[in-house]
Amino acid sequence: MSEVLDDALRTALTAFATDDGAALLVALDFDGVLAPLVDDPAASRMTAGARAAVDRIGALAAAHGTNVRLAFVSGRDLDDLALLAEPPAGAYVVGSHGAQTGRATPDGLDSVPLTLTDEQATTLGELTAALDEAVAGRPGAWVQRKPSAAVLHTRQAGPEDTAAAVAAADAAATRLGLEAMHGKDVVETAVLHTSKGEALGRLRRVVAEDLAAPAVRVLYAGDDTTDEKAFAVLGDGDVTVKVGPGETLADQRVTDPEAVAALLGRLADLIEGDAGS
Ligand SMILES: O=P(O)(O)OC[C@H]1O[C@H](O[C@H]2O[C@H](CO)[C@@H](O)[C@H](O)[C@H]2O)[C@H](O)[C@@H](O)[C@@H]1O
Repeated sequence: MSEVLDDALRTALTAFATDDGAALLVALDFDGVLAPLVDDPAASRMTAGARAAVDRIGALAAAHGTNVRLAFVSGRDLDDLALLAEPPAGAYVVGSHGAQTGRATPDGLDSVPLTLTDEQATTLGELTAALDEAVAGRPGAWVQRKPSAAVLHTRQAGPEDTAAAVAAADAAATRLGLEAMHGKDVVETAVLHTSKGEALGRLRRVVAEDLAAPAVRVLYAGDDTTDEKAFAVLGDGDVTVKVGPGETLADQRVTDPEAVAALLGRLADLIEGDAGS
């Protein structure tokens, strides 16, 4: 499978895996990266290749004395993400673009409760009502409810209904003083300020403390516009991977979840000391 990785990416992975005392944080988006995009978010599943590769990195992270950590960083609700991603014990799990955090244990997810202020809860109610109104009578458009956000989905809607619903979602966000994030056939608006970039910054600090490491290098793979905020905070020594087409701040690119699986497999080989191609 290694031919799906270009020379620049293979070189970047070799440098990333260099055993120099730094900790390695492998942080992965879910939808479009480990799991192909599908019409029904509840039906989303990792590819078999991605599952095997994630479990391999998870096993490396769980091994005694390892300097590796695994994280899932997604826009999904935390419980939804944990249900679908089935994170190996020890993996960090970040949902709602950073608003929700947890860590997988052998007994399930150990998570930090998310609470909204009364004002935020009221705003979320108004936002959700506006989106419900926006999709009424527009076949294929629907509203996903999350603990701190509401999401307009338009993957199955026609172009005119999509345009009208998106315009209404943008107008609602503006009226409520919120930021509408435009992703792949979604407009997501949260009542808490957060981003995957902030989440990765926090994770880097947590991993440094956890492993008492002098430095933490981060590999992050993402496919959507919200992942650009993660790419933006990464720098020297880190590896940024855009999955699929489109403009990006990432330094590397792969085509799809199968290529992500190949990437993770190659990384596991390098960490295990088997650098043969
Ligand atoms: O950060 P991610 O893990 O990429 O999550 C971003 C959004 O993912 C989900 O929507 C996307 O995947 C769906 C299932 O494949 C697809 O139907 C939708 O069009 C995609 O945008 C999820 O439903 C959203 O809540 C996440 O924010």
